Amino acid sequence: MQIHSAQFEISAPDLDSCPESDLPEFAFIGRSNVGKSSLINTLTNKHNLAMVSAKPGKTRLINFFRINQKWDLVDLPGYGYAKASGQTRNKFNVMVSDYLVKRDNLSCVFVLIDCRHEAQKLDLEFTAWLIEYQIPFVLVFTKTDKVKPTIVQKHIDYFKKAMSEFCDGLPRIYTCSAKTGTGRKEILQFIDQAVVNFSRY
Ligand SMILES: Nc1nc2c(ncn2[C@@H]2O[C@H](COP(=O)(O)OP(=O)(O)OP(=O)(O)O)[C@@H](O)[C@H]2O)c(=O)[nH]1
Ligand SMILES: [Mg+2]
Repeated sequence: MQIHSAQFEISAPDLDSCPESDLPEFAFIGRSNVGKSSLINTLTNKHNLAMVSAKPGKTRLINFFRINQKWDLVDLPGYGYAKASGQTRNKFNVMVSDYLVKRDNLSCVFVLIDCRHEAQKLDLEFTAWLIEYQIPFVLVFTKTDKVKPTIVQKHIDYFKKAMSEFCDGLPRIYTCSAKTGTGRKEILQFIDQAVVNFSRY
């Protein structure tokens, strides 16, 4: 799929402030610093579209980006940001879970996982929560440029094994690197198909 246009639309502090829309939406979630904003920039080929930072906790709001005038990418704050106070963390959790559970035009959630680590409890718990709420999602293992392919595969296998204990069947799995562009084509292909399916209903 070609990206003809990608524009920042709006930042929302909660679900009620999200723009009304019946276009399909694709939201990016995962631990702080996993590379959500970077992946949005890679997919759109616009390197300053979403704000990226080496310090975790950069994205604080629900950020909407309109793509090709036809669908939206949504950049969410990360979970598991250790430095956030309990109150701030709770506010984020409510904001994000409200959005994920109640947003009618949410087509699919991309759950980003850092490929350098073995399956982590927080990521597994989050996927279990998505399954419980029947929210469609795929997994994306990020930062593949940082480790050898055999390590990436080992960590994907661990994650799949851990998920199979609470999940029948497994989600689609992608790998990506915002540095080399690996995975961009495959993820855009998936979105393209999801946009077609979305408009059929
Ligand atoms: N080498 C490498 N670095 C990456 C990749 N993706 C992201 N980074 C770096 O990781 C850091 C965090 O990236 P962000 O895209 O801001 O991460 P985020 O998940 O949006 O973080 P929060 O908004 O804080 O939750 C930045 O320093 C990026 O340059 C990747 O694929 N490869
Ligand atoms: Mg971010």
